[in-house]
Amino acid sequence: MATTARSLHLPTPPKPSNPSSHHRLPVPSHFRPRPQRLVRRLTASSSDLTSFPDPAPTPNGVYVPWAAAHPAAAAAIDVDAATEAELRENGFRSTRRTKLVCTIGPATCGAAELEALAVGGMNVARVNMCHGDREWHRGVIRAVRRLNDEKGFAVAVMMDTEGSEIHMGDLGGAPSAKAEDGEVWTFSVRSSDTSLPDRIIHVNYDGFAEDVKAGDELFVDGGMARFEVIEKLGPDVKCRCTDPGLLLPRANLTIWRDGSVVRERNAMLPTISSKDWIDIDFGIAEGVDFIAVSFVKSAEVINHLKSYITARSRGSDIGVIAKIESIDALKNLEEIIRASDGVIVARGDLGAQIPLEQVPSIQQKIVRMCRQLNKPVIVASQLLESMIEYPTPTRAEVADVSEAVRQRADALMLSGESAMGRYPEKALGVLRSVSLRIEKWWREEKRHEALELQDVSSSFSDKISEEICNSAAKMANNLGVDAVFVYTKDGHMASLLSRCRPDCPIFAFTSSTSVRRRLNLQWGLIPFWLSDSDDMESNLNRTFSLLKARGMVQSGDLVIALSDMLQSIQVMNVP
Ligand SMILES: Nc1ncnc2c1ncn2[C@@H]1O[C@H](COP(=O)(O)OP(=O)(O)O)[C@@H](O)[C@H]1O
Ligand SMILES: C=C(OP(=O)(O)O)C(=O)O
Ligand SMILES: [K+]
Ligand SMILES: [Mg+2]
Repeated sequence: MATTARSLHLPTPPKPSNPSSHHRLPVPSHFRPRPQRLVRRLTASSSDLTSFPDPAPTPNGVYVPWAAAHPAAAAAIDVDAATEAELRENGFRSTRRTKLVCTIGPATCGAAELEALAVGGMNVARVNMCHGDREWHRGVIRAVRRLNDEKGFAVAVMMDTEGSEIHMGDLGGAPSAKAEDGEVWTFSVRSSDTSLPDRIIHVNYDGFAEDVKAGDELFVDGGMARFEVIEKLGPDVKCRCTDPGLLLPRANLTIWRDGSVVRERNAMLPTISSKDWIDIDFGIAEGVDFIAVSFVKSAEVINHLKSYITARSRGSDIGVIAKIESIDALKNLEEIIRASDGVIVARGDLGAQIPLEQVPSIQQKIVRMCRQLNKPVIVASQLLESMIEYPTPTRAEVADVSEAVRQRADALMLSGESAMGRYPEKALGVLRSVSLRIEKWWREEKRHEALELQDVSSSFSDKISEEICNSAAKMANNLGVDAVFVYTKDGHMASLLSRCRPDCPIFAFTSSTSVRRRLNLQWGLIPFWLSDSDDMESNLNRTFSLLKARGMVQSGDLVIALSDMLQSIQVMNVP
């Protein structure tokens, strides 16, 4: 999305950033090497844990991830290094429940910048196939994978398709172009040469010149700049600028006539273009965790893509996320959400198709419907738009982020703020601290929302899991337990628990690394990888020992434990 110039704000001079300072976790204030504790010898795999005391800070004061210091014990259980630091520092109650998605772009594609985002709490890295070439995307995806493997993170990767939207060309390489009031610009469907003369913009959609009429309005980026169509000359459409603004490369275009969007022909374009299919093949080959489909219009395309992935990816599971960003998607909202594995409220393009004042209520409706249907939901676009240029957010942006957290969306997303802004880490820091504060406020006020959860399961066995999760979440709140532990093969029971939005964090244990990464998108879940075992008793004993050894739980902590193998609920104190 384009960035607006802010005239009110006096920019604070940016502090010189010290790139080496944010690659390391700060040493928690209470961090002391603890005396070795005796761990009950419960199972063979936990028997050596007493020999793994907490690591001491190194002489230069940096925190060494536990897993790096103790590779042998780390082989039995694994949790994201950033979450582990948070748990050790603040305890269960104050872990962040709202997940954070960062769009990666030129400002954040380097290994050091990616690591700084992971340390700062990025749960999902998004690459937008509208921008950058395949080599660039491959480099980012592999860098995230390397970060996970080498530094103990579990950042999931989301690939976002370009979709068949109408957009401008890339301005012949210029970073932006300024359109002034009254200027005449030409929007042309002639095949673009790399360097176009001034005030000529290439349009990617061949039907464009046919579709527009003199008198139509042309919105760039949902109205960041506006033009009126004055004349058509074959492939060229002459337009006068009526609202000046900054044009960014590949900015989205919408045609308006008599107060509404002209979309009849655009609506005929396939949701997944041939370029998108090639990108999807690439995403499957690179093993991305999620594919987000732009400009979804119906459930059919989601179902089609899911069958395609199943046929192509041989077992590895990729979540299909529907982006709600058009009038057509709103018409078929429920069937789209039901078909998908998650949803993005893509307010950027949505706000270009419907009046802006309708976006907040639609956001709330989508967030609620996703919760009812047990699908993770991401609120996206312009959350901290001004931070593309400034190191602090506006009050209004903080209020917008707070509202999404208060609605209990699963995740918040940064776009330009992290892709090409000047302050990606600061923007992530704002999402993190606002989420924590609002979540705490919510719990203190004890505002257990009246939202009655409807039945979501189709089979009787699923129904049992659902009832168990609903009861466990209620018990967790009433008993004030420290955490719910859920042992889950496919993640389903963990997501049913997340749907209840309990007061305490949910520790989700799975032996699948891909399930673990996907659970990273869901509210309140702390996904752990735990080596496979079907025996609940041994799972519990192993987990307690391993987590105690890492200082993540303590004797006496009250825990509710669930398992999707046994469909059981147990309440217990950590021994
Ligand atoms: N891979 C990339 N390469 C270059 N620029 C990018 C990339 N990804 C994102 N950006 C920049 O960040 C901005 C915001 O990203 P995003 O919201 O994902 O895209 P868009 O603005 O096209 O909807 C883009 O307009 C673009 O300027
Ligand atoms: C998230 C969105 O999609 P994109 O950034 O790909 O346009 C949006 O339109 O809000
Ligand atoms: K996109
Ligand atoms: Mg969009």
